[in-house]
Amino acid sequence: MVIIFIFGGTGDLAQRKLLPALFNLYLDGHLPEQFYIAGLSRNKMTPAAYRDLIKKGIDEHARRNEALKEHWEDFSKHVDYLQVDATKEQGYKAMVKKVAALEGEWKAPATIMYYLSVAPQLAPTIAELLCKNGLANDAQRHRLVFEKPFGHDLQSAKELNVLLRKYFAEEQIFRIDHFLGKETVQNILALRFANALFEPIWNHRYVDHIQISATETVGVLDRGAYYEGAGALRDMVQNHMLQLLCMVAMEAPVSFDANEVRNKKHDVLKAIRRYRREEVHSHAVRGQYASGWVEGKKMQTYREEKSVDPHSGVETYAAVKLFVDNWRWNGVPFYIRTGKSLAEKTTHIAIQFKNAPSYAFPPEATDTWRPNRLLINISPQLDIRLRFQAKQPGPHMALQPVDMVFNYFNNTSETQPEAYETLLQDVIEGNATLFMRADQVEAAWAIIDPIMEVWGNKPPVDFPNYAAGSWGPEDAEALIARDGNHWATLPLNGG
Ligand SMILES: NC(=O)C1=CN([C@@H]2O[C@H](COP(=O)(O)OP(=O)(O)OC[C@H]3O[C@@H](n4cnc5c(N)ncnc54)[C@H](OP(=O)(O)O)[C@@H]3O)[C@@H](O)[C@H]2O)C=CC1
Ligand SMILES: O=C1O[C@H](COP(=O)(O)O)[C@@H](O)[C@H](O)[C@H]1O
Repeated sequence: MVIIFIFGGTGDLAQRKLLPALFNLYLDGHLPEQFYIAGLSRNKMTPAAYRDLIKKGIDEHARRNEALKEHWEDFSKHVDYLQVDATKEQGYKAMVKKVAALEGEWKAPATIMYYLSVAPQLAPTIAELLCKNGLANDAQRHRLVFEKPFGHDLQSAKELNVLLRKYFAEEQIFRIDHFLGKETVQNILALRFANALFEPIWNHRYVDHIQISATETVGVLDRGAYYEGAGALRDMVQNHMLQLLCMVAMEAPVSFDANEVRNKKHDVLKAIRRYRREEVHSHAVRGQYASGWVEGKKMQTYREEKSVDPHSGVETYAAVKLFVDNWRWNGVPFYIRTGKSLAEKTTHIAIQFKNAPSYAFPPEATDTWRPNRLLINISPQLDIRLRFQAKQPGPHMALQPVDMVFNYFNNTSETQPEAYETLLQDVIEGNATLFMRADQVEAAWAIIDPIMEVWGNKPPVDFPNYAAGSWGPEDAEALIARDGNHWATLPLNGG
């Protein structure tokens, strides 16, 4: 039995992601027989009007909306709307009544999820009012789901953690990082820890460097107001990209217990080198997009986007070179980059191995630069490619790089569950493995804070510094080229 209250149930996230994910969980039989979903917001609206609103979102965004006609009617009977101003006590009284009525009908206590799909400033008030109204006191059943951003720096994240923990125990708080719900991201654990093959070479002795890229073709779209207070470092690096780094760099957990996995990731975050102010410039690059062409479409400059300051100094691109100062990764650079309005949408991790030590082949046999690479494509491509040298067919000993490919789509006929499906199901089941613990969030901010501080103190003079449709600012190429490396820019073609 589960009750799901979505604060901000009429908002963008609820319509595009949460309700479509819940609908797909329902189609897959992953919701319990007795479930109740209520969208909450200040708007006056009938439950029927709310169902119409979310049906539109499901039609447009659900992974398998073709089943809609057949199943919508039953699913929608479980969906309700409550007019609740999250800052006023009155609405919480209505929630208490609703819970009592449902539990009376079901004749048992239910698991209750409070999904905070509202502006983060409302979170402390909601937590307090839930607690005050007896809606937060059962650590086994009452769960609070927190969306990003979790704070805007280390200090604010610490304060938020202290505040939330006045009302909810840590095991009741599920801090979402939607990247961790992606199938291809979870598969990193399977790849690394269910195979003996990679472990012996997964370290500084064999790995030359690691690249983690999350490049997007879209600009900030209509999220300019949010983005002006965030920028690429806060929006992507502090959370998603550092979490990807943890998945690649962590030691083997002894079990998949939530805290065991999170302890291992926390160890990685603690080992990442914190830069001194004077080191930031040589390890981090920022950029902001100018106008240009992306996929045949003219893009405007960031400063012309809706709700963006025409003189904005906010970065829409960030590249950072990090080191994990521990035994395994000693001296191995981790290059991270992310940006908007770039040439291609791709999220991938490239593990670049060192060259074979003695090269018996004549130099003319190959001109391939560092052939051994494991490319983990996270999205939109869902595959893993192991690149190695092979002999070109023919009379001479000439080499060519070839890829051995595992492709999710070739191996399953089913579409992959959306990240939010996995994560919502985990919250219902009380499994926090894929959620960020308080100490992880704080450790991640501690890495990012010095960079933000230096960037905040010295506004960029050269913005905008990359054209929409390019691969980002020239300095980002220089960052990696200084070490004799280059970004893996053509993952789709295996380049
Ligand atoms: N949209 C996205 O893709 C993503 C969003 N997020 C995070 O999710 C959260 C929600 O984002 P998003 O859906 O885009 O925001 P929207 O602005 O689209 O929606 C906000 C929702 O909150 C409701 N709301 C505002 N004030 C109150 C209040 N006092 N009481 C009750 N409800 C209220 C609004 O309804 P009303 O005004 O009628 O009350 C609306 O339903 C934010 O924290 C955002 O950072 C995170 C990742 C991605
Ligand atoms: O959290 C965010 O992620 C998206 C990118 O996510 P993806 O799953 O589409 O790769 C990004 O566009 C957005 O700015 C950021 O807030």
